[in-house]
Amino acid sequence: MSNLIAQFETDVSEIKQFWQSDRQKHLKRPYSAEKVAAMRSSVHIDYVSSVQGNKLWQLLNKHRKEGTPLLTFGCVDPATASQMSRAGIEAVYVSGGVSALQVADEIGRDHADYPSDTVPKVVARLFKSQLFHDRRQKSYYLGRSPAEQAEIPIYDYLLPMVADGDMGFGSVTAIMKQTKMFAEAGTAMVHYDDLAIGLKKFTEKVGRTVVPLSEYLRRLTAARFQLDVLGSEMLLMSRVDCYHAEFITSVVDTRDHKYVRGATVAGVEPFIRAMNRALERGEDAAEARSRWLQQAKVMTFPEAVKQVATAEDTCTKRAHKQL
Ligand SMILES: C[C@](O)(C(=O)O)[C@H](CC(=O)O)C(=O)O
Ligand SMILES: [Mg+2]
Repeated sequence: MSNLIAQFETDVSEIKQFWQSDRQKHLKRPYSAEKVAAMRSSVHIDYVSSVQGNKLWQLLNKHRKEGTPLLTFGCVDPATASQMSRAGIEAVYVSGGVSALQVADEIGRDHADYPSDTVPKVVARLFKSQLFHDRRQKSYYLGRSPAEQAEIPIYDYLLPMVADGDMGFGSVTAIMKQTKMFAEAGTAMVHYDDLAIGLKKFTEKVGRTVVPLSEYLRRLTAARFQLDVLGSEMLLMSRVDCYHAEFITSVVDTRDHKYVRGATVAGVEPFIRAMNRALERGEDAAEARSRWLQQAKVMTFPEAVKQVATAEDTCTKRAHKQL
């Protein structure tokens, strides 16, 4: 048996064992351990994101048991990160929105239009600074007398970082690359959302546009597959933005249908035409859109059926179901 096959078999059994662990066993993966093992590199690499991921996992579980939230805020610079440790904050959030405003080469609002390695690079820099403060604290402490040591407060400078992966900046391969960058950088958890690429808006803005569920699941699966290939225990958060979303790029996935609203007034002017006409006339877009929403009486398909179905229709439907 060649070395490659022996290594492949060891990897497969290690992956299967890992998938049985408490943290993993509830996850349903649409790929096999063999597929993952075949993609693993021949040298074993320990990613520090596993240490940080496990630390955050313990922390989140402690909060879950105690019924408390883990509160933090966005930070993109080393000085703030070290002060957060000293202030007793337990984790750091590395925001895409703040990275866009503070560290991207072309400064802008939260449109997720900066290069995909922007946030991973911020995390990598913060992690190096965390390590620096950690080493510095230790050497300072060890160089003091026992009496002095008793007076020195000890901080946890290695706070786990939760990073913003936005929508993954592309399709499957782009997400795999970004996930790898995050894992290498020392990220504890990354979140990917279901927003359409190029249509990210800052939360307060209208017009939030999401992708079909199947596309979102492909994003998450790509990220999970990469973590499995790397053997990294970085956490993956599904942060959906469908709450208050107004548009979806396609209704190809039937699982989305019950949430999709459409015009129910026959002959109403199509939305896009009404908006274009309003913009040509120089009208306020927000007003035009709410006027159209009122005229079109938008509702989901089940809501529309409920409005017109009689008791008899419902009985007939039930009777059909029973046949
Ligand atoms: C939290 C967030 O991911 C961020 O980048 O800070 C943003 C914030 C915002 O747009 O208000 C987001 O929610 O996408
Ligand atoms: Mg963001």
